[in-house]
Amino acid sequence: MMIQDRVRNEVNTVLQENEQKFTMNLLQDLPYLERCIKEALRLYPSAFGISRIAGEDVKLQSYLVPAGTFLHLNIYGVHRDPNFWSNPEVFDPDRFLPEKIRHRHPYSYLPFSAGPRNCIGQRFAMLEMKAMIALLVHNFYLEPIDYLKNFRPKVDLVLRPAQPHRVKFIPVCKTNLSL
Ligand code: HEM
Repeated sequence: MMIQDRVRNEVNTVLQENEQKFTMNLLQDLPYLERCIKEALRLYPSAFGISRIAGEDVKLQSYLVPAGTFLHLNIYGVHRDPNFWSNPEVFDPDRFLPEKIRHRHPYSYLPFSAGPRNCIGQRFAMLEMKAMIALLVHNFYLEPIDYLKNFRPKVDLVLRPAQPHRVKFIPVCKTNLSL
């Protein structure tokens, strides 16, 4: 089954079982959609890099990073590093199955950064993305107009498409089977 159909099935099942309405709890419980969003944030992390200044001397393997050094952390690069991700260019939501993430390096996936200054909005952001995508996928079939092979990311304050990336929204015809 196509990834999009699987998301739609998951969303439709939850809606059917809950009088066609989402609540915060129900949105939190959409595991396949969640894996898709996580995989999208792996390949296209909006915060593609972060910066720090070393507060003290740090030894990194054979390197000494002196206090005061500006450090730019390439999150985009880490998310596509074949040392951490097999076939890194392939979109595979099942990389985020619990049994797959168990043995992963804790800092190999950093869409919301890590440590004491990580994103305080990450749970809210996940909820917002789920709320929007769940209802879009419930009501529309999404078809590409522009294809991913031609997609070029642009480095701005956040990662953006260099050109508009167009998608066709085809309304889902809903037949009311109880009629
Ligand atoms: C997909 C959406 C989002 C992504 C990818 C994202 C990513 C990040 C990242 C990577 C950082 C760390 C920056 C750094 O270490 O230099 C950060 C920090 C932060 N984010 Fe988000 N964020 C998102 C949504 C949100 C939302 C919705 C809010 C607020 C409701 C938010 C509030 C913050 C705040 C306040 C910080 C600074 C935390 C600190 O410095 O202690 N973010 N975010």
